[in-house]
Amino acid sequence: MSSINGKTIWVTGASSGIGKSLVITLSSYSCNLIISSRRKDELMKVKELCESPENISILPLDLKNHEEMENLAQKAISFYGKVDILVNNAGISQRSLIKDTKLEVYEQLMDINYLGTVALSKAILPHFIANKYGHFVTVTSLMGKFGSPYRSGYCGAKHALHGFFDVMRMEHEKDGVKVTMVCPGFVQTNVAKNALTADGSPQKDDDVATQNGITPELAAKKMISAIEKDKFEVYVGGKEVKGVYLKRFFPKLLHKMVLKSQVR
Ligand SMILES: NC(=O)c1ccc[n+]([C@@H]2O[C@H](COP(=O)([O-])OP(=O)(O)OC[C@H]3O[C@@H](n4cnc5c(N)ncnc54)[C@H](O)[C@@H]3O)[C@@H](O)[C@H]2O)c1
Repeated sequence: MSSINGKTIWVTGASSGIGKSLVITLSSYSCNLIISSRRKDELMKVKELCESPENISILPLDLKNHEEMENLAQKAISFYGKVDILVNNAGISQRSLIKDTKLEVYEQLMDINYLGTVALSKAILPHFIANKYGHFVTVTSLMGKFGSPYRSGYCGAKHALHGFFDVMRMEHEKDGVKVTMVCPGFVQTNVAKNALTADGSPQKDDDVATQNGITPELAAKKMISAIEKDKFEVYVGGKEVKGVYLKRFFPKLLHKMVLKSQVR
């Protein structure tokens, strides 16, 4: 029997891509789901696609609004009396060179990807501690493990999440709190289209590498398997995941390979 059964799982970024596939896949388990992102109408469409819509509650949130996270956490708990797993999946990417990128774009990437995730996680933490159980599942990226041009602010924010959640795991393991970091490579979603460019406007076009990535359905399955196994960290993608090991053992080789690959 899966450890997912009986759990209440709160998924952010549930309106599209990886989050949407995760919610649809999880809805075939015997669990309650709370689904969040900015647009309620998009979340309602996702709910309609799910196997057990009666077990799904919608809770719109914008990760930019850090001060709202405590109220939102209380609302999330009120739906089913508890939250067992928070999947911090919502995020936004970047496609612009450092020399061209406005500081405001870095602020936005940190506000959403890092501080928004930290604010939401801190808001649910007292509940996890009180319940002596809670699982943070945070979606970063392979860009949280090594860098690639055009993604300086995104890499910074995703690397920062690894630092924060390493400490979360150490400080709260004694309280029954678990942490799983999910690092996708290329997954076929709108992430490149939504990525911020030098002036903060979305790129709108897709990247070839993203188009050729794994499906969000496969990414969702691998995430669920990692959650069930209480993994500390999982790499989800194609051959690009080898970059993590190259970074550790042959950093100069990885540097040359990333530059040669000219991935945008
Ligand atoms: N697709 C990839 O190739 C890839 C690779 C590495 C990491 N990731 C990560 O996976 C996660 C999901 O991205 P995706 O690929 O499904 O892209 P996506 O653009 O399809 O989905 C992103 C989700 O985050 C939500 N979101 C964005 N800004 C938000 C905000 N301010 N407040 C609340 N929600 C917000 C969006 O509404 C959407 O639901 C992100 O954290 C992303 O960085 C994706």
